[in-house]
Amino acid sequence: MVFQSSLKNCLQLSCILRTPKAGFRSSSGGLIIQSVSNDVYQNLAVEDWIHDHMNLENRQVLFLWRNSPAVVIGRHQNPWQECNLRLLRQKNIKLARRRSGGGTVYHDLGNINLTFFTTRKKYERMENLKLVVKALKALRPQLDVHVTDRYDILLDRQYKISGTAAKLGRTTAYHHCTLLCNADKFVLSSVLKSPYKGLKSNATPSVPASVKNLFEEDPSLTCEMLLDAIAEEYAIQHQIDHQITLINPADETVLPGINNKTKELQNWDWVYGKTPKFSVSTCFNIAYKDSVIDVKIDMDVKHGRIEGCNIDLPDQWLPLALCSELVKSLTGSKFCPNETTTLATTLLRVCPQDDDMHSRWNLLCENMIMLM
Ligand SMILES: Nc1ncnc2c1ncn2[C@@H]1O[C@H](COP(=O)(O)OC(=O)CCCC[C@@H]2CCSS2)[C@@H](O)[C@H]1O
Repeated sequence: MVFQSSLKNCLQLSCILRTPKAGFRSSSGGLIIQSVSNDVYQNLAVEDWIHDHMNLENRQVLFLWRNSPAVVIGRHQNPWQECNLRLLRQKNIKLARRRSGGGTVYHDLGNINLTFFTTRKKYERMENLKLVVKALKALRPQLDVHVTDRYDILLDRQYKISGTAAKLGRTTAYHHCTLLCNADKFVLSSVLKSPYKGLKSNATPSVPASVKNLFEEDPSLTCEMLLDAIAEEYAIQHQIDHQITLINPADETVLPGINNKTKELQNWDWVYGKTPKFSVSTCFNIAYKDSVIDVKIDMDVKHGRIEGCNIDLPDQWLPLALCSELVKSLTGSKFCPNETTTLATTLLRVCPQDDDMHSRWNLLCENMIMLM
């Protein structure tokens, strides 16, 4: 039953989307769509698709979506500076770079995302956020929620429950925001901590805040209730049916070209390679046999690739020639543990057949990889 109605709605949407200038009078004013996917890349691709293909002149669109665990960085941010990439890999949490600016947020199924699409002229973040606040108040009048001048929504005057970002195109625009209902706050705070100390960059830094889930204020609230309340308020304000059209972001028949957009968003060159140039200066100790040596590393990273590298360690510990080989092959390679592991393994073959040397080499490379 649910499947049938969603399919029907998608076909209807397809018709609307494919005839962008047709101006369907029946649904002019607004359209509410919800993704059936929890994949962050697919959902960000839907945003791109609507932004690139839909005529928003006579119809504004509200897109509702939720993701399985993911960290979403802003367009001009540095993931090494914003989060703990090793923890992300360990916990299987995806990392995505969105097209809009602003800071880094954590998503899971306890977090709702709302995207308000309009023409560039009608783009109005404050109005959208007031709509969300109104929906929350309609659901639970006792909630103390308000919008700040930086477009966060705060609960009880101090806890952030929603963060905002936006993308302004030539003719169309979108404003998207999060809403924390019941996200894992422990994971949120642990993944949004960078282990780096000596990282220098001009990338946009995030603005950390104390966050709270709406569920903590009222345990009877669920994401579904919040989504419904927001859709209801949007429908009232746009004088449209309170009907949510389900959309499958993998369906090329409805959204032609969407899968390429998804792939682009998953690509290393987009997620990491778009990072503004940065440098890392750090040191670590290697304990080997009875001694501990100090290693100092300096690296310049451009487009996510090592542009310059200096490894400073005692001469007698590793032959200078070997160290230069490492520097040489690191230069131009991705600042990424997988690539460095491959490179270190390849280089090991040119290393003298000496167990002691191999152990030292492995220790140095392991520590270098840990930095990435
Ligand atoms: N899910 C979520 N919601 C609200 N606030 C969060 C969330 N995750 C983390 N944070 C807090 O916000 C700051 C970063 O705040 P900052 O103001 O720097 O950045 C933002 O708010 C960006 C919002 C982007 C919204 C998009 C909508 C769809 S895709 S992502 C972070 O350090 C945490 O303290």
